Amino acid sequence: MIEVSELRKSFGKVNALNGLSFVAPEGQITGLLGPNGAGKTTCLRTIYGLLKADSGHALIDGIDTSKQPLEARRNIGIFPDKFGLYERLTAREQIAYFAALHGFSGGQLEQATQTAIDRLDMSAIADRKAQGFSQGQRMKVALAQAIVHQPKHLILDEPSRGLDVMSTRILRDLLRDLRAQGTSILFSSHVMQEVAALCDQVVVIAAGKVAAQGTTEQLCELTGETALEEAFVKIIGTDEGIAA
Ligand SMILES: Nc1ncnc2c1ncn2[C@@H]1O[C@H](COP(=O)(O)OP(=O)(O)OP(=O)(O)O)[C@@H](O)[C@H]1O
Repeated sequence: MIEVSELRKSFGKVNALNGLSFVAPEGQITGLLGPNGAGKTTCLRTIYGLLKADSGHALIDGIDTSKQPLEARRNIGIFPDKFGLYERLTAREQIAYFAALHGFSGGQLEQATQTAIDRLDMSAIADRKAQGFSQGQRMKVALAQAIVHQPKHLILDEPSRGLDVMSTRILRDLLRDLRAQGTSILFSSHVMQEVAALCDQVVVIAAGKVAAQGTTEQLCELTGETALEEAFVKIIGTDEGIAA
């Protein structure tokens, strides 16, 4: 379970997180939906320990990510908003490198790397160097790095950016499979369709705090609307920064 409680974080005069609290349970896909600048990336970065909150807690299975970052990170896979690839390494080598960082070696490392390559249908590019990779191919390498150690929790910041239709389907199937295995998945998005198609629970955030929370149906019911997009607009009071 991923839990954030009363998180606050300011950058100078900007209050990016304003007492944010929610839970992403096991075996569920939780979508963080919010307009540009709502605090989604700041929240995810705080959970995976890249940022320190001014106050409040981010817990992974009860472990405080600011107090025990290594223990907390052991069980999470991270697909960050910005990632870099080593241009001279092949996709396979980059994925294997992450497996090694998680303690894999020898045949186990090779097997884990191959499994991630197969799951993301990337055998055609697995042994090519990253130099010249398209945005979508880069995304797949980063996704494979996030899942290579088969984490119990997966945190993804806008995972479908730059992916074509087929790759988006592969991503969705992967997330559904992981959910079925009991993984807690938390991802941020401002793409309505993606959130509506995938999420068991939607946490709408605006100005660094939860504006509403529930299933797509519950949010529609709450606002008297029939589509998530309309419900969202009603909840946050504007359609700025949202993609249908
Ligand atoms: N390192 C930083 N320095 C200064 N301000 C920051 C920093 N990181 C985030 N902010 C500010 O905090 C607020 C929340 O930003 P954040 O990136 O978390 O939003 P977001 O919901 O992920 O937005 P987007 O959908 O545009 O990616 C914004 O006003 C942003 O400008």
